[in-house]
Amino acid sequence: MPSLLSGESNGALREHLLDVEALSGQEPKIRVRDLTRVSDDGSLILKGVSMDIPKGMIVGVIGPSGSGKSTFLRSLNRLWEPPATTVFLDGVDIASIDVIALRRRVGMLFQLPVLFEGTVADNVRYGPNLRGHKLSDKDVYKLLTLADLDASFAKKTGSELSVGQAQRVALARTLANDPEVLLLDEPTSALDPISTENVEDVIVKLKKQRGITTVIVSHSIKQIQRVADIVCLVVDGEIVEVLKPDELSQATHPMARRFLQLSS
Ligand SMILES: Nc1ncnc2c1ncn2[C@@H]1O[C@H](COP(=O)(O)OP(=O)(O)OP(=O)(O)O)[C@@H](O)[C@H]1O
Repeated sequence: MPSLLSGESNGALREHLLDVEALSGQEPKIRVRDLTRVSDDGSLILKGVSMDIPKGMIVGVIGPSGSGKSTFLRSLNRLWEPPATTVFLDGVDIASIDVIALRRRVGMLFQLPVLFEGTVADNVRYGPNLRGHKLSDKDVYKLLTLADLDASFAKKTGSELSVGQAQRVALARTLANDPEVLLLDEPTSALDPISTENVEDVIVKLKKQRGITTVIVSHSIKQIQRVADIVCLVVDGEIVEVLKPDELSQATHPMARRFLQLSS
């Protein structure tokens, strides 16, 4: 049976491996194999990362600054183009999937939401419009509700929103594409605690109600413990441990342990 984490460089960590089929009873939604990224100056940003992301689960990614978390995340929807045969969605090499279609299936949110001109409703309709599908007002309200915003937001413009509200509009806009996977790159780091809680609630609700597979990069260990089913610890371009959120104190990698101790 496949394990969540594999690769020669992680051989010593196999005792920590969780099992995808035991966790989800299914093949992984995303499979990453030996993913390496070399920067322009020749340094290694990702060092042969291998990871299985189980379907319908929330995978937290934490680790020191500059360890490669965002690069890993961006490789999953080709914002950074991974080499062929390193990232697979439902078993299909993402290099062979049309990039627009891929990003519809694998939606992404960033630290700071960027809304397009026009109203909130215009933003939510954006993706479907590109495909010639006009969302009804009711559809828009449903998506806003899913993102924990009420219908009164539909007519507002970006300048009338707080960052937290704008982030939830960005989420509704992403959800309008009916994604199978959500990639969240520090989605609440610019938000206050209440907005953060709202977004976390939505992330968990999306998993429960829609079975969306989610990968979330965060600097907050507490956040990862609140939302994630499994946690990847990234150190210096490698996934050095994969643990359950309540097992983080059992991390054995020295840098990972130090990071966790200093961060908690
Ligand atoms: N386009 C690029 N060209 C060159 N180096 C890059 C590029 N993107 C990222 N890097 C480098 O790769 C390393 C990993 O960056 P990345 O943003 O993936 O780390 P991170 O763990 O997400 O960091 P942080 O927590 O600070 O956001 C860093 O040393 C960064 O400077």
